[in-house]
Amino acid sequence: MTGAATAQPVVPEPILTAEELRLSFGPTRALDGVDIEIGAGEVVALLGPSGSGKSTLLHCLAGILRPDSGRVRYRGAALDELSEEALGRLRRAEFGFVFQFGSLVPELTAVENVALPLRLGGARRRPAEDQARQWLDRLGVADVAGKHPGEMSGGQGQRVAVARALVAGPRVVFADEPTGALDTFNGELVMEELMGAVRAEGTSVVLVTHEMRVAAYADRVVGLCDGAVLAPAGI
Ligand SMILES: Nc1ncnc2c1ncn2[C@@H]1O[C@H](COP(=O)(O)OP(=O)(O)OP(=O)(O)O)[C@@H](O)[C@H]1O
Repeated sequence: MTGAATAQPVVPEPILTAEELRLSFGPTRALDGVDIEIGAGEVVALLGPSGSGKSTLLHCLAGILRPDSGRVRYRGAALDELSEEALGRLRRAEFGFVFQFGSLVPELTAVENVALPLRLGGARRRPAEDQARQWLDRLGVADVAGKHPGEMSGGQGQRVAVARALVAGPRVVFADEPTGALDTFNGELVMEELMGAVRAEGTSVVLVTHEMRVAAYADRVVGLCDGAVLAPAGI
């Protein structure tokens, strides 16, 4: 024992790691040997031009796409060793998703949409909807609880989608161009609400964007080009 103070680790413990990911669609090499680590509670932006492989990488990290080679590990478990059923369970219980166009179910009201992940996890309707209302309130869209997606603005719909992504307490949120369909004002509102909620919950985020001002919300920006990670820019 030296009694010396131990330095705090700068990089949070990884929750999600990918090694040497490769994936082609026919002749198109979408991922060309990607290594990446996402820390627990860390917000990482994948930034790059159209076609650079951002969405493909997000889908591989979330276990939606299987890479041709390489491996994704979530809390140490290799996703390629899980059955489709186990992977589906993991996605429902541990991951949340926000996509560019909200992907809310048009036939359901906002509160029913937000309650859906809890209902799929086996929760009863009343407590699930009570919890959903709390999240709608937190995201500043309690007033649209009884409305269907077609009756909401784009910004309201995205905030409902953020509430749905967070309601079941995921450890990782995957957000693919979450503000891509919004104007600057509404885009910033959605990002502020998303970041406020994930910071409070200690949730990790993988955020796909091609906009610098959206990437600026992240703790770390990973640049992608032609399916490969760019070396970090110097100071
Ligand atoms: N399902 C698919 N079938 C065929 N090619 C695909 C498919 N998905 C992606 N690609 C191709 O793989 C490459 C990477 O696509 P990806 O969508 O990951 O890029 P991206 O950086 O997310 O682009 P964008 O910002 O336009 O969404 C592109 O050349 C794209 O055309």
